[in-house]
Amino acid sequence: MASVPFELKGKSVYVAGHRGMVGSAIVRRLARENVNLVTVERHEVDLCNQAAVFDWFAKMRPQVIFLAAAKVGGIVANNTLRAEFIYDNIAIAANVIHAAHLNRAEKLMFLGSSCIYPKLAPQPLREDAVLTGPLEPTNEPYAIAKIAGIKMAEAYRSQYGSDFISVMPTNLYGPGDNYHPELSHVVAALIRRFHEAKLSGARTVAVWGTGTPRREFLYVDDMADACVHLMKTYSSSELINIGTGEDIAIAEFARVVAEIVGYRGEISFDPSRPDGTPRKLLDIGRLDKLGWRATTSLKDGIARAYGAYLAEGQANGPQPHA
Ligand SMILES: NC(=O)C1=CN([C@@H]2O[C@H](COP(=O)(O)OP(=O)(O)OC[C@H]3O[C@@H](n4cnc5c(N)ncnc54)[C@H](OP(=O)(O)O)[C@@H]3O)[C@@H](O)[C@H]2O)C=CC1
Ligand SMILES: C[C@H]1O[C@H](OP(=O)(O)OP(=O)(O)OC[C@H]2O[C@@H](n3cnc4c(=O)[nH]c(N)nc43)[C@H](O)[C@@H]2O)[C@@H](O)[C@@H](O)C1=O
Repeated sequence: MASVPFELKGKSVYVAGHRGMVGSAIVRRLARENVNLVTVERHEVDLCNQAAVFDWFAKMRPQVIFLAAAKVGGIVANNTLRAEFIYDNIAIAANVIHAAHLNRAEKLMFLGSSCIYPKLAPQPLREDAVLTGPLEPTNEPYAIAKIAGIKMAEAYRSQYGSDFISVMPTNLYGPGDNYHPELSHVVAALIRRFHEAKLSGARTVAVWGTGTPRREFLYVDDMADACVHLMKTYSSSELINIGTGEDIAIAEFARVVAEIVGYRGEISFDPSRPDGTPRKLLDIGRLDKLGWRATTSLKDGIARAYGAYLAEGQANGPQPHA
């Protein structure tokens, strides 16, 4: 049954997706919590494979689960790999949530996304806006899979009393991001494009879309800190948004990235590329009341992300998520 505050210390804690950007940040953050960390590589347990997931859970019986594994990508990945985004994300959510139930896990956190809210929902996006209108078409399959995960967590809580919670992160960035030129999210894409333009001396860099959409960006180590905070303090069927409470137009954001990377050329816009949803700003009132706030400013976060991009060798080597 649900209990708050929830003790993490001494528990076996499974981070699903521990090699990903968010999962690896949660692992870094958990180093301060005295937990018995449990992870498994994807080549050993494919989370889309129900039998493999059920066998592994029966053997390991983790007490606490951060479900940060998913098929993830930016606007073009979501819009083109539509079948993979719906199939993988429904399968991962269904297999892990049900296995957690079968093995009587004490607590599970499901990571959704701000994409679950209707395209034209009032801003800032409140948690109760879910399922009140049509979704943004470019990421509808991903959003539907995430809504399925949310509804599973809710259903297991109401039928079995499982302490399963769902958090809705805004757009995230930081170390471990995917820098694929087509499939990544905007932060990683622009860090890479401006860096390459700086090196090649290119005079113009094209930013996708019109530059008018607005997005809210959260540094991934802040995200991991919020996840651990909520795991310890939150227990409810209600969703909870994780963001900064501030957004920025893509055109202005591009100028911030260019300045930090040191690119001095022109910035143009390519309206043949999709804009996606016009605005995504989360209402963080609930999170605020629970005593958590982001601490990394956008400029500091981008500077750290750029440092990580250089340190990870992303600027020279093969792309891990390509
Ligand atoms: N990035 C963002 O801006 C946002 C992310 N989120 C959510 O946060 C969570 C983490 O995202 P993020 O860290 O950015 O994504 P990443 O792509 O960086 O990481 C995803 C992780 O999931 C693992 N994974 C994917 N499919 C499988 C599978 N079939 N079996 C086993 N493992 C699998 C990957 O394993 P491997 O490394 O082996 O490939 C990887 O470790 C996701 O739920 C995502 O939806 C929500 C909002 C915004
Ligand atoms: C986190 C969230 O991320 C996805 O949604 P999104 O917010 O649209 O994410 P994005 O980062 O890809 O784009 C943000 C904005 O930025 C613009 N933009 C400019 N130039 C580039 C560019 O070069 N690459 C990308 N990707 N976008 C660019 C782009 O046109 C758009 O207006 C979901 O599919 C889903 O995955 C999800 O959960």
